[in-house]
Amino acid sequence: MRFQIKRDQTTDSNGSANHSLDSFKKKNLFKTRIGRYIDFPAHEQNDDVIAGHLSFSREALHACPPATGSSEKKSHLKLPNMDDWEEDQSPVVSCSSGFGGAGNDKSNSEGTEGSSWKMTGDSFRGRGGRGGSRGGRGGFSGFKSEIDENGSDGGWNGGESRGKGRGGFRGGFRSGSRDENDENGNDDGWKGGESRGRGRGGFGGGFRGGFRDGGNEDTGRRGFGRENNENGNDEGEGRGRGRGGFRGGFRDGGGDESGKRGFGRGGFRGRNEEVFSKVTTADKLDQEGSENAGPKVVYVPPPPPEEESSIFSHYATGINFDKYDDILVDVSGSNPPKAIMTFEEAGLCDSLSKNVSKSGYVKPTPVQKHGIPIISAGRDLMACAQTGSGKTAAFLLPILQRFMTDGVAASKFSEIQEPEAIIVAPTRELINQIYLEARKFAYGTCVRPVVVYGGINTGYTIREVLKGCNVLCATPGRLHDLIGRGKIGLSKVRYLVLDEADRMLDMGFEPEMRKLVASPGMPSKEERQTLMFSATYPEDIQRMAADFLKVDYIFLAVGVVGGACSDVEQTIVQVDQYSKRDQLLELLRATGNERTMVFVETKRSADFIATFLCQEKISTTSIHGDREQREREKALSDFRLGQCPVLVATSVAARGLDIEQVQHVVNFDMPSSIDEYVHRIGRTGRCGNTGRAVSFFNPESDTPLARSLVKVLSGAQQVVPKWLEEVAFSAHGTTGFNPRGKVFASTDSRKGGSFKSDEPPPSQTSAPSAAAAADDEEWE
Ligand SMILES: Nc1ncnc2c1ncn2[C@@H]1O[C@H](COP(=O)(O)OP(=O)(O)OP(=O)(O)O)[C@@H](O)[C@H]1O
Repeated sequence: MRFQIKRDQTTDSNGSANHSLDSFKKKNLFKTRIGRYIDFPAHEQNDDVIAGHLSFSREALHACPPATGSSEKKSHLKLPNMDDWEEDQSPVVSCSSGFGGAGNDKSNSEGTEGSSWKMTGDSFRGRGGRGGSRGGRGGFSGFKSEIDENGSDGGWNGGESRGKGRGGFRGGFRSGSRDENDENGNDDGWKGGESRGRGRGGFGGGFRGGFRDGGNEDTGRRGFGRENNENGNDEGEGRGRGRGGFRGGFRDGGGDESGKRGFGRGGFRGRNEEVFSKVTTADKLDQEGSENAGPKVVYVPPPPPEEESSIFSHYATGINFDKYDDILVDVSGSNPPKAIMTFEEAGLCDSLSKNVSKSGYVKPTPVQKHGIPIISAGRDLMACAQTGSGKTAAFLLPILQRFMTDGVAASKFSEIQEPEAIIVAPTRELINQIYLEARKFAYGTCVRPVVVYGGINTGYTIREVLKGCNVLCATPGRLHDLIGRGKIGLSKVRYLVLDEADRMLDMGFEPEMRKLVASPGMPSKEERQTLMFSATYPEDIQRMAADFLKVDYIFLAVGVVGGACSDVEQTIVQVDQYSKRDQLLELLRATGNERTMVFVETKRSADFIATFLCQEKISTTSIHGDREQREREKALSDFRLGQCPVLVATSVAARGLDIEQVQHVVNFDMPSSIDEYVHRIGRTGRCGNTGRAVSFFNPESDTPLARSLVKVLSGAQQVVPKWLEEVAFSAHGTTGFNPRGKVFASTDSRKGGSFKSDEPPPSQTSAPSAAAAADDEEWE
């Protein structure tokens, strides 16, 4: 089965989705990698949305290799109303709309009957070139595929093109792959080719890549390895000569049962997406950091708001805000400073006080009451407080106050910036949110916060940093990149903040955090203040966190560490895998226009569910790691503004995001860890407001979570269904339950921890973890 794209028509006259076979050819229909057709409602018909739903980039939408038969066979997800349709066997796919440029395609596209796809569009216009695109020669070359459906020895030999000229996508694409071991054991694939291009502006150079898929359906073993890359991106000024371009390689044949895989950026990912690779640190840096790591990232985010009303816009605290005062607080560590009861006691300067009240803050939350004086006293802090209870202000306000008291260098241009505070968080959207909070509280002061994260244009990012930077909000990959480029110096760092600290110190990010504190110039832990915040803290992570903190750090726990927010009404529904979609539909129909986040475990599921809901006329958008940053931000903004009241998300949106009026969270798939569950449902019921969370529990796959779930439910005074107790009870001793498994403490781990979670250790939850790993590359 080949991947096929049909998009030679725009919307039909009434603009509505029409599922009849007759209209088939008149519609924008897209065949997914699992071989089903998806159509999109009129309002969804644009490249960004469609590409996002289909799990690959806009570029990939137009330049996508064939789908493998294997993934088609594996799929159990079926799109609605599609089964009646004939599979379209038409071999040639055309794209009459091209891809933005005005040049002529003079490439030597070739189509082989029965097995090829070709693009007859105009040339690909690169962005950033001076004077725009001028009909360059070359354009996007076609492909010739020799793959056949029986998986016999073949290959995919791309056409070759060379181009000269200005702007546009020059050079060519010649590609092929080698699939060493397909489902049938045949050897076929597509092999890398080469391209050459020259030109100024735009995307100069070409792509040289190879794809190697040696996966094995049964074991799920595979891997992607970046083979190489060469210079060629003219990032930054949007002008330059590209030679060579991108040379990458995909290797899907990792043969590592433990799930270790690498991932090369761009292109087609191969099959078995659910058990997709975990990104290595080096790969992540390559992806995020290197200018040479693939097609240039041109996205520049919209500027942050300038009007006061937007900067300080906020939502009201809820009816349960005052109940925060009843939550038990545990402060441990020597000589903890006394808590404050009001913001006045925080001793904030005029500007900060004004900004606090313009933000609608009347009285501090418990984590602020305790956290602010601890930080102001110069102590290191590990703080744990429930989701949505104001942890961000708890660290921002005392840091900014210290800067106002002691003075910081006013922002001025310099080729190297030396921030006094560095805040790191695991996702791009979260770090951006923290930056906006910092900017809000620093409003009218000389303190300049800056944000840096992956997925946006590096040249733009660097220019923003060089204008001046006192507080640097960063995701780890981009932070290391800027340090490596010599744009960020660490010697003046006084504060290092890890938000979502348990996530920043778990396997995925720990090496990056260790590298950061060991970076040249970074003050030792004795010389800086290190602050950690989260709603969850597994005890092993707490112990490791101590490496980053002074010996006498203070541990602050508001409520039960790892406990769910009690303002969220939690319902667990027993389901089987195949009834989930109907149940979701029923639920969303009942909730009307309530803003709802639907969490799924894989990016592919996110695409499917979002598409499914769109087809059911529920205005839905999605966010996950395969969407381009521009698309991710657009999705979030559409959701925030209520234009799309339903957001389907992977774990990328589970932590930290503070979105007004999210009344409802649905766990369409249960997460693989209880901490993840706590963060997900914490997207609702924030700041004293109430919310609801409905979770679909499939005993076949979710049993390992049952005991922890029971504990979290009862800890938050929720009804525990009888059947769940039974599942949890029977899980004991039968599913490899291990009482010495992963632990979370109700208190400071230095006291030895006081209650243990019954969540099995990671090795025993390997099945769901594999799926979770599929989304790992979307962190940062
Ligand atoms: N003292 C306060 N008074 C009123 N609103 C507040 C106060 N403190 C924080 N808020 C608001 O509460 C909301 C949640 O705060 P924040 O995002 O800092 O929570 P959090 O504890 O970091 O949550 P998460 O664990 O999900 O990251 C934000 O909209 C914030 O502006």
